[in-house]
Amino acid sequence: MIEVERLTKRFGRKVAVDQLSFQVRPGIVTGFLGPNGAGKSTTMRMMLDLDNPTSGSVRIDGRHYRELSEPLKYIGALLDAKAMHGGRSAYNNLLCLAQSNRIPRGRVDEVLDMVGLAAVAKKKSKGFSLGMGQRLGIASALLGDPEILMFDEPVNGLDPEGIHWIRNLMKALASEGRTIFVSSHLMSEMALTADHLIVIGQGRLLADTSMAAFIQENSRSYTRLRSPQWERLRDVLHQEGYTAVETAGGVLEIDGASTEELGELAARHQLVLHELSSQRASLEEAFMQMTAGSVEYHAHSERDPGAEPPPPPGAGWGENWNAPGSTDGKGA
Ligand SMILES: Nc1ncnc2c1ncn2[C@@H]1O[C@H](COP(=O)(O)OP(=O)(O)OP(=O)(O)O)[C@@H](O)[C@H]1O
Repeated sequence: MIEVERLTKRFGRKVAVDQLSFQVRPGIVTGFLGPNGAGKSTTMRMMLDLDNPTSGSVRIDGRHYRELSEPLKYIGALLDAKAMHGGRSAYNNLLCLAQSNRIPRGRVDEVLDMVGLAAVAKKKSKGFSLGMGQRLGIASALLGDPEILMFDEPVNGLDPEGIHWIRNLMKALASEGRTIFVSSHLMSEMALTADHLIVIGQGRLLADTSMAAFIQENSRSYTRLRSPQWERLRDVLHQEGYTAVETAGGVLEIDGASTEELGELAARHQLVLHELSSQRASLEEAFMQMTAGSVEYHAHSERDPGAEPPPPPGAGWGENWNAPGSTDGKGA
């Protein structure tokens, strides 16, 4: 368990992390999300005692990092894959870490094998590709067989097989009861990996919730119906009290109704359906919606230099976008 309490970090006048409080629980993968510059790396660095907080605290299983006598046995981290000594071999990089934490030499071979670097163990790490460096960083995090693991952008530079491997590794480590805390900008990957999310923007906590609840609360979900008899279907829906939004190609969108009830309704009226599907926003869409007001760095299209600033959080679909019977026709 990691407990972050009112953690604050100022760099001069810049408040990078602002009164942040949350807990990272064991047995699940907790994703750490935020736009560029939100304060994720700074928070992770303070969790590992690599930066001093301006105020607030971080507890690792009830203790401050400095109180852990052999920290790698409690918490392993991949923060900066390039932090390894480039002139040393992968094996020697890990051996130095192992020796300073009284970890048996045999564990070095074990973790090199786990991350798939056994064949290049004796090669200098400065010749490693981005993906190999990332694997070496992961090996160093696993070295002490810790109960808590933190990964900052772990899939950076990994090929699809590597991404699949790290996803399964994190899930397997969580299922063993370990605490897994991971940041990533790759939303599709995060959606497949994390059970719980901590979302920050401009150093402040925006959400601390399950993946399912986050998507549900920050996006619109509706049922999509496509029918060659769509005009009749629309009238039937209206008669039965549903609000159907018409979109191109005879597609109807209905908020607040299940696929089961709409399918049965169509059957009762002997209407042909070519599509009956539940539409739910992706994590990426929900994330963009939630963080719209706290993105610091915006790209501006050259063709549209006077683009409107982003809407504040929650303003993207209008106030009542998720109210039952909404006639808002925008897709999620
Ligand atoms: N050593 C430093 N000195 C001054 N400002 C810093 C320093 N480190 C970070 N910052 C600032 O603090 C803010 C948070 O940075 P941080 O790297 O923690 O964000 P992040 O969420 O990890 O971003 P990214 O997703 O781009 O990696 C940024 O505005 C950054 O410029």
